[in-house]
Amino acid sequence: KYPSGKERQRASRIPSQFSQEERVAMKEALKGAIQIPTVSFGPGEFNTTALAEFGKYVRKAFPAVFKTSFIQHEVVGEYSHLFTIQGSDPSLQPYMLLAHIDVVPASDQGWEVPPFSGLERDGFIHGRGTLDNKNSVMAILQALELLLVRKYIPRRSFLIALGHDEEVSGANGAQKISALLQARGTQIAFIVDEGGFILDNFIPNFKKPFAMVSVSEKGSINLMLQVNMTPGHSSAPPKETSIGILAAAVSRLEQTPVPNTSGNGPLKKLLQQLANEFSFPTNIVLNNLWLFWPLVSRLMERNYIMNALARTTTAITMFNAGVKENVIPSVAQATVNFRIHPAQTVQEVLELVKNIVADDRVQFHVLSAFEPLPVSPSDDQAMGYQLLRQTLQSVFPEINIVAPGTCIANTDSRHYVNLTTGIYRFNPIYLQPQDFRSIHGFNEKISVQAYENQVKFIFEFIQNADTELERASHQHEL
Ligand SMILES: CC/C=C\C/C=C\C/C=C\C/C=C\C/C=C\C/C=C\CCC(=O)O
Ligand SMILES: N[C@@H](Cc1ccccc1)C(=O)O
Ligand SMILES: [Zn+2]
Ligand SMILES: [Zn+2]
Repeated sequence: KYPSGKERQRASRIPSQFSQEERVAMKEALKGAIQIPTVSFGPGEFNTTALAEFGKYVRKAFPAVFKTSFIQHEVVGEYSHLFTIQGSDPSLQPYMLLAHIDVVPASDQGWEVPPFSGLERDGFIHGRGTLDNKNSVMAILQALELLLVRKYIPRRSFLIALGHDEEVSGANGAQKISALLQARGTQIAFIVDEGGFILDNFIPNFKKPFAMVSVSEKGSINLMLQVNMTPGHSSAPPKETSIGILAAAVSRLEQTPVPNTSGNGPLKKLLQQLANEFSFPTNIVLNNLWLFWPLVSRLMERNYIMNALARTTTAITMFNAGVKENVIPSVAQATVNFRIHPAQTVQEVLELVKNIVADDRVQFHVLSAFEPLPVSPSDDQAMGYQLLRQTLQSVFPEINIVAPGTCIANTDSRHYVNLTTGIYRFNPIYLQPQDFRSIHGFNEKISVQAYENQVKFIFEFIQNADTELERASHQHEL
């Protein structure tokens, strides 16, 4: 008898077991990637030598990916990479995996090991990009390479898009790839990008790690504040100077946070989902947020990460004024970066900010802005979300909470909103608060085990995406 879809699938399933040589090769490949300093310094300022070298490096590290006939490789915007893996069943809508090649700068100062050394120490690979985001770049290609070596033929087509300028907005990488795909009329079932983790020890009194799949992402405003006054001799200063006025304005902004809007965002849902995991009395409190929300949100604000999830944040990031010790400067400028909570809009935040500053002498210039990203579905029918859940179950059986959340930073995925309604930001990596601080900070590192698990996760994920039909029809039978 001809095997049913399910039996056929089981027979062709490739176990995610890697040989000793493969395991060594995969960690060495990551180390080599870390050693290439693909730094984005500022808008339009990249280490192009390193980016070019990185392109050569992946060709060497993943030969099967580059020579397989059903994989098309394209370089976009000079240094970004788009792979199209043609599945055997063209009736299935493709999905897309994202990661970025570039990293933020790092100097040796403050690091235990040089940030571009890729040194392995005590079971950890150290360096800039080990969590953000060369781990994902390499793990995606590595998982695909290992599947190809095992003669795996995907059924569902998928794309891999690796941007080279995510850290400076993605205008040359992700944005161009997205434009290319839109011009081709490509429809994407869902996208998986960075921006969520298995969170471990982030919530006080909550020891159980849980997977936070970010279904939205905060918006952003870069606002330049400027004060112009008449310049003059410092020997006879006026009562107020451009610097003084501007300093007072940014100080008011810092002292007066934009109101907490978390009552209307995914955070409340997340806490409700976690409620029964807490012991008394927190469980009672979280099960009755209609009553306790004011208390809970006040408590959350004390923690700077929770605060970032709860509201639009205000960060003063640049302050420039003055040219000489004895000259009263005419111009003072400051830049403030707001990260907008999904329940607010750019316009609302700008109104609030003008009211907080409340000084007509301060001019506002919006340098750049975008709205918070739409919330992707996380219900039973949401294929991308359910595939992540399913894969988590098999690779991390100890994790029994998967919850939708918000990414407090921004990712390349926001350039693809026209291609799909399902954008999921999640990397299958345990993250503790100190690891979170290492992202863009000092001593970024990943354990060899965690990296292997990430490869394993993607290896399983690709196969799960191919058996999604069986899973879905099986569900309907129940
Ligand atoms: C009730 C909620 C409980 C806990 C949530 C706590 C903390 C969440 C913290 C961090 C996770 C959120 C977003 C990840 C942020 C940054 C890293 C990911 C992408 C960064 C993008 C980039 O800079 O390249
Ligand atoms: N991903 C980085 C850089 C970035 C900022 C703003 C928009 C796009 C990208 C961040 O969130 O800080
Ligand atoms: Zn990143
Ligand atoms: Zn980053």
